[in-house]
Amino acid sequence: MLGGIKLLQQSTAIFNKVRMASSNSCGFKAAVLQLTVSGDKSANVANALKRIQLAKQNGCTLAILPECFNAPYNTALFRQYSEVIPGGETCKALSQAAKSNQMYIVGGSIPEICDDNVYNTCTVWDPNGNLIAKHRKMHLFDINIPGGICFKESDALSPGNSLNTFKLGKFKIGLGICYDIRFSEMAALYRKEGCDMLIYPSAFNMTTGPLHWSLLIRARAVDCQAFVAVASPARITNSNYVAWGHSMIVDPWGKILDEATEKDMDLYIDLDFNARENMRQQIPTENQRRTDVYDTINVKNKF
Ligand SMILES: NC(=O)CC(=O)C(=O)O
Repeated sequence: MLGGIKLLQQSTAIFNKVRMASSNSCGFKAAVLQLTVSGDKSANVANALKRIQLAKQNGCTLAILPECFNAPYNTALFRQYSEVIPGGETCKALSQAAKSNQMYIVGGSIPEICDDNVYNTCTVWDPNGNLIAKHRKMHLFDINIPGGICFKESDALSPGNSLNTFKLGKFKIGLGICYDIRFSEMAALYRKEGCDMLIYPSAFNMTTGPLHWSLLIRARAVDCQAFVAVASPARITNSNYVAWGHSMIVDPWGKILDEATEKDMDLYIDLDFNARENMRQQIPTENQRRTDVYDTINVKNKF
């Protein structure tokens, strides 16, 4: 279960295929899909498949879906919508989409059932349709802001206990889900593991989104000197949980490369990983930590 890294190996042969499809050997083109999510699971999945295909037509190698893209973000409904991984209908559809479009897919998250526990889980698929990574939300979203929002994921969900990465060609990508982004320690561990990019399928809300969303994304990008991509559902104002939207990709300098509005829409962004190398050389904080005075990061459960 803690073998995240081991799960994630993929062959050079696969990358060669993808690299040919990409216009840029120093990176790849990523799609961030800000999808409308309804109570109709099959319709949600069908919509995701359509948008993945569109991303492929727009030259993307990687498609990133939002948190809880196949079900309402609602603690009372997680169990009802949950399915097994990888045998459930959503996983089968994502695997098939990855294969038929020859793409990597970070499958947002879905409610997963395993041994009667329900998790908020992200799956990652390679262009052969193989499951190459799985991340269960580690930090459950339990907050209470009077006059704002009260949400308690732990009423319905169990937390994951491992950090998880995967490789897209030579690039290493670390996974988190939404509330996980608030924990800089987790991102620091991904940095220590050499991640070039962090991806967080997410669904912030109308209380925390305005002040915290872009601040946290940019902070994680700058302190990890890595790209950070965050995919949200589109905002539906009459829904039980109103998502903030504003999916975005930020570069290692903290620059927002592209940002969605609150509406249903997709972003297609060319990522040039030379930007990361340049920053790391010019501001070499990685080698400047005063580990003689402090050591803030130690992983307890090996990846
Ligand atoms: N929904 C989440 O997991 C997190 C969130 O909305 C927040 O941190 O704010």
